Amino acid sequence: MNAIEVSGLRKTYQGHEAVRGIDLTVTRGEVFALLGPNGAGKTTTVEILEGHRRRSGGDVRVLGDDPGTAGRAWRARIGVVLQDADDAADLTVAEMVRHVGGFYPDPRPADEVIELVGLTEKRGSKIRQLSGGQRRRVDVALGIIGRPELLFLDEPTTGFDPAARRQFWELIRTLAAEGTTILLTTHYLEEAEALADRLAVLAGGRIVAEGTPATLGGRAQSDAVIKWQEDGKIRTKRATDPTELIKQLIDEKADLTTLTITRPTLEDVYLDLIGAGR
Ligand SMILES: Nc1ncnc2c1ncn2[C@@H]1O[C@H](COP(=O)(O)OP(=O)(O)OP(=O)(O)O)[C@@H](O)[C@H]1O
Repeated sequence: MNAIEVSGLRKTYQGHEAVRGIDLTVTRGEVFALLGPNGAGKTTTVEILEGHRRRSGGDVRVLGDDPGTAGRAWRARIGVVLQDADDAADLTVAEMVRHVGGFYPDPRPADEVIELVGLTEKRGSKIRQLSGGQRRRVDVALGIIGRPELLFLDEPTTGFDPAARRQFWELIRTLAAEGTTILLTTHYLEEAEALADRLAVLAGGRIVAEGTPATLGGRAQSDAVIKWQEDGKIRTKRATDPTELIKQLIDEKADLTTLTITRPTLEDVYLDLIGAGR
């Protein structure tokens, strides 16, 4: 069974069509990233899948149920990290994590979750005294405490420093290895590339491309740029398959110590797809 099945999803806000007929399938165990510019409809889509927002049309199945009508037992099987979670509570990190764990039938131990999100040193601190990035880690802790089968992460690493982001990526890989299905939205292309098995780009309420990080938007077929040095000068050539050129360079005994072969980054492909390309 698929974790998420969406067909013809629509959402209209007071006459404004924010989501215009989305079809989407996320298989169990997959890490799926939803990309797109501000206002593309990502949060709207995710909130409908979480059962936090009503849809205007289309069919949605999440873990086999319709999130618009699913009950508490279904809710206990999903984990949610909202974009604008307000957890400026007067509780400490440990109190908050334990408190929320109490809502689930089989929560992870609070200390284990606090360790997983890297907040052990702050476990006794009041949440409202934490930095923005540390609060975001509390949000992630609350999203995973119930051992969700499916985890929704809406821009989870906004405000994280680079080390915290890498640590978060490791956590996502650990959860994925345990079999958790993950749907994440992000504006960080390198995050999508590092984590996602598949991704979709949303623009103006429609999916404009879908694929793996390596193949999205024809990325794998695009020309490679080959650079090397010859007589102290940098030479540049383009080729779909660089094999022949490299063979030739080896035959010519060219100096290949500075050789690089690059293809467009995911960000290049993404910017082209949303019409903001170079
Ligand atoms: N509660 C609301 N009422 C009216 N319009 C809304 C509401 N929520 C979102 N919208 C509109 O719907 C569109 C999609 O918004 P959404 O938040 O889903 O985009 P997003 O892709 O998540 O953007 P971001 O990257 O900025 O988070 C936007 O034009 C937004 O103004």
